[in-house]
Amino acid sequence: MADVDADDGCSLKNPSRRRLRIKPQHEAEKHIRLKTDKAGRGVFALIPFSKGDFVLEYRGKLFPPDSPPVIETYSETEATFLFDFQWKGKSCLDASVEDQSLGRLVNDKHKNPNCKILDGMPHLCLFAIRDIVPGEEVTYNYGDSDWPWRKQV
Ligand SMILES: C[S@@+](CC[C@H](N)C(=O)[O-])C[C@H]1O[C@@H](n2cnc3c(N)ncnc32)[C@H](O)[C@@H]1O
Repeated sequence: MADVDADDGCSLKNPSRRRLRIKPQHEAEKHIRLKTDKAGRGVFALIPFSKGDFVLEYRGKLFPPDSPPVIETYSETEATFLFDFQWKGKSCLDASVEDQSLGRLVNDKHKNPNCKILDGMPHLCLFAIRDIVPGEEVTYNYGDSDWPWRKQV
């Protein structure tokens, strides 16, 4: 159940820190207006990782350059799981199927992510680019596209 503030959206819980809480209804209206989703699920470290460690594989169905996926057959949400990368030219990995793997659930962090995806082979693997402590969200930079959530203040 959502936590609803009775005031105008600002709650002063601690005199030294003012936390702005957006009312759930206002937040819903914002996502409707911007046609965006909340981050949804994410992946959080249970164990520490050191810089350079292998963290996860972004698993899915491989589409080599000569047989790319037909983008029109994907919903908008499914299409966000298509990952173009370099292997024998421009290949694509389709992770749109819910298969219980974690790599497909890692969220984008444009600035200061803690992982990087290395390509150049028919598998996409996330490696830590700095130390990661337990409880920290695992993230990588999705690339330079104009992702809608990056526009949000
Ligand atoms: C590959 S999925 C990542 C897993 C996704 N969070 C989920 O629950 O299925 C990509 C989608 O996650 C969401 N997402 C990823 N990074 C985000 C971020 N930094 N802020 C908000 N949404 C994000 C967007 O909806 C995006 O289309």
